Amino acid sequence: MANPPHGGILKDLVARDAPRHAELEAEAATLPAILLTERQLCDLELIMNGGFSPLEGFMNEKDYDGVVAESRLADGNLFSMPITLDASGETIKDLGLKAGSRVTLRDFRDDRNLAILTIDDIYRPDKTKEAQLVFGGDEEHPAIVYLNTKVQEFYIGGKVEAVNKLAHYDYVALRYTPAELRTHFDKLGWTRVVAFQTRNPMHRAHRELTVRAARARQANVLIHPVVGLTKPGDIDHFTRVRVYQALLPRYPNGMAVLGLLPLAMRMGGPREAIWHAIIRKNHGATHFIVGRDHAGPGKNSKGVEFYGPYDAQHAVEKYRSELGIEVVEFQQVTYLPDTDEYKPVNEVSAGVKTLDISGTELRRRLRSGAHIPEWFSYPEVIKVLRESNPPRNAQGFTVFLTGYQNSGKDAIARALQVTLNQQGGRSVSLLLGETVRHELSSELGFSREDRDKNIQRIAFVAAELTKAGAAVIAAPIAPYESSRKAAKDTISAVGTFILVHVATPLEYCEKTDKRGIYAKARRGEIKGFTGVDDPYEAPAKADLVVDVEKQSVRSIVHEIVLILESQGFLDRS
Ligand SMILES: Nc1ncnc2c1ncn2[C@@H]1O[C@H](COP(=O)(O)OS(=O)(=O)O)[C@@H](OP(=O)(O)O)[C@H]1O
Repeated sequence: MANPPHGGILKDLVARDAPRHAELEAEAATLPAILLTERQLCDLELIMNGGFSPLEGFMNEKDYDGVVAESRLADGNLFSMPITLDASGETIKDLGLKAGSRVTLRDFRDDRNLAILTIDDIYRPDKTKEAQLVFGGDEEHPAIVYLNTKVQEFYIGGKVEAVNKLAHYDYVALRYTPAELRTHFDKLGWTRVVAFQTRNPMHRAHRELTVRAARARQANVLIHPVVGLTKPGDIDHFTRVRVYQALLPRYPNGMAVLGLLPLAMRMGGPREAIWHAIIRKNHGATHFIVGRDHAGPGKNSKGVEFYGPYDAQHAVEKYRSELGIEVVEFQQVTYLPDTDEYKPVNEVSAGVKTLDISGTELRRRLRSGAHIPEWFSYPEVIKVLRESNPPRNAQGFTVFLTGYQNSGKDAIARALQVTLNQQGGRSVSLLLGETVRHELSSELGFSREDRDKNIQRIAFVAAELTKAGAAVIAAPIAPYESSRKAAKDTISAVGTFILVHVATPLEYCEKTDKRGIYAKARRGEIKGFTGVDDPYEAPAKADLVVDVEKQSVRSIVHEIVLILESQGFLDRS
């Protein structure tokens, strides 16, 4: 028998009775609807399938107040994280929502009706109090940033009746509801299960830690990674799940099971650890591993840790007797090269040499293609990570040239294209101002707004190509600093952005203009022409500044190539 759920009853809110389901489906179509955000969707999924038992909906004010103040629901049950449905005053007014009314909760991704919520109450939360008591109050904490920037001013409390399950298209077979996992454990004959929470790839240290925990408690292992929302900047769950799948055969046969948890983490350290333990209890686990800095967001911009390294362990310790799942506390596990073994740091004798590779160092080695030793991770795990993090010479980049019309940027762009084609190894895409205007922006003019839109489109296309590993050369005039900055942000999110200011003086551009465009602009036949009667803001900070009056196109291209080379983009594999 798996562990009893929190509060005694595993909630399962999906209407299985066919006539009742049909009724709810029909009613959902007639009610006002709230489109759920990504986080609300994750929360709803775990409310509906019992992962958040004893919750049966989003918290009303009484439950919320108790949870914020002392991690307790109104009925006295321990619950450490507020699970709330936020909405703006405008939405509430437009939809006519009030206590007693029913509202449909809809999936924004496919417009499917997921549940009907009967409103208990609509209340205005004290966000400062929530930030302070639940997350510790540091304004840089990601959950507090979310609370202050994304969460609307009202919370809607009430129970839900589930109409449809959320549709998933990835790793469907590995997504177990609490009931499914319990059945699975029963089938395997597992009675003692130690769950391991993670939002990171797993390496040898994690395998050692989980096996040690299983050995100590005579239990089996549930690898239970979060695939909902984790900390911004984390490795995407697609890669991580492939890593877990690669790692699984490294466990003794039959010892471990992999199940994915669609949780939206808050990175709430101590509060989150208690919540995680409750969720795992609901999934049938009897034991739960809480390690160093469990679910902590690391450090703030001043280098101060949001939580102490063992705060989460102390928090779960405090509720040990009523949690109903045994928390297995672990110190960091480290490698001892002299004996080729892993041990928790508190068991390592003084003077014994230890080795570790930090997450930052691992990312650096993945980026540069540097060696990652087998004591740290298994070759099959590293292979998965390398596939998702190709070395520089297989990554895409964008060279963005900006300057006056006829500044030479087009000639440089074309010559760079030819040079990169000669080098080979990637497809090269050329986005000349003229081509883009013709192919993507033919309806746009040259107002500031239209120019911004044009650059935004270039940035979108360049980012998509860069992400796919191409070399992109864009060469619009791009006269405004703000739109170049926006382009940089869009592209840098997925790859490298190199800004080249082609700073050929306007007089030279005009003097050498064989097409007579400047002359036309001077005569007033073209209005709002950059450099004539429209401004060009020189970039405050370019990676390279060049001038075709003083330099040949060939030497400029060589300078760009040297930048690319210095960053490893042109290395031969
Ligand atoms: N008012 C005005 N201002 C600037 N440029 C003008 C204008 N009207 C037309 N053109 C011709 O449009 C081409 C430049 O477009 P861009 O897309 O590079 O400009 S922007 O970045 O959106 O500001 C560029 O064309 P090519 O010289 O063929 O590249 C300009 O000659």
